[in-house]
Amino acid sequence: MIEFKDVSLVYSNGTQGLKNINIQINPGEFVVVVGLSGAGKSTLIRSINRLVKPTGGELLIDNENILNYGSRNLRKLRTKVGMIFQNYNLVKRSSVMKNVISGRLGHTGTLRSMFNLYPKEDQALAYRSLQRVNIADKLYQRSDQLSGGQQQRVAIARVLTQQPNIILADEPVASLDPPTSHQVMTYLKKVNKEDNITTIVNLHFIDMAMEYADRIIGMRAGEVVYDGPVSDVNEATFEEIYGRKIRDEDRVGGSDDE
Ligand SMILES: Nc1ncnc2c1ncn2[C@@H]1O[C@H](COP(=O)(O)OP(=O)(O)OP(=O)(O)O)[C@@H](O)[C@H]1O
Repeated sequence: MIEFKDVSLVYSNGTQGLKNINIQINPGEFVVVVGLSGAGKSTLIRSINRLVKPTGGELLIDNENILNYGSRNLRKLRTKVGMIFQNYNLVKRSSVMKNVISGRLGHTGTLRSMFNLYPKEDQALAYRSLQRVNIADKLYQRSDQLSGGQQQRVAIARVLTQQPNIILADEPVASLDPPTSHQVMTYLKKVNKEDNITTIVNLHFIDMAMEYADRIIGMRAGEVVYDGPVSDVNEATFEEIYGRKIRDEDRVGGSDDE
């Protein structure tokens, strides 16, 4: 379980990224965080793996306050929390397999991984992860030779290989076209349900949020201004969260056939 207890974050330039956040995220939930640019979505999810450090309150993961963590505990935390980024964050010149097996880095240690001395079972796990996102045929390809959607699937496979309890996805489809966006979200949802991995995704498209979330958290100016099951959410909810009328650009568009 993830618990934010009165969490605030003030950046060094004085910007308040988070203001008195009080939320609880249960194991296995698929939460979508929505809000306009600058609302604090990235800051919220990056707190959970301490890519940014809140300046007030307590952030508990499985009853431990991660704000007290030193470097050894942080390393352990980051093996449990996988991250997906908008720009995929793959090592471009490396093969798909090398990228995916690097998900074991936190478990294997840097020295062994430098010499590609991953145990056989890690290699098998990496291959299975690629199969799960339907891209095992690209195993030996250089990752920068893949399309954006394929690269994001490789990033999902890398996270799966890490065997995390939590996946954080920071605008995972912001660089993708509508059909590919739906495909990537479908894989994220699938692994969330199959492996019961708590998944927290930042999105700014309202149709995607409605289609894939179990629960929606709305943010504005560093505060949580909405929190509820997706079944309670409609366009008016988003207008409340955004503080303005919904526009065409707030939607990614329908899931076309591929
Ligand atoms: N490193 C930083 N230093 C100072 N201010 C920051 C930093 N990172 C973010 N901010 C500010 O904190 C606020 C929240 O930013 P954040 O990136 O969390 O929002 P967001 O909702 O994820 O927006 P976007 O969708 O544009 O990424 C914004 O006002 C932003 O300018």
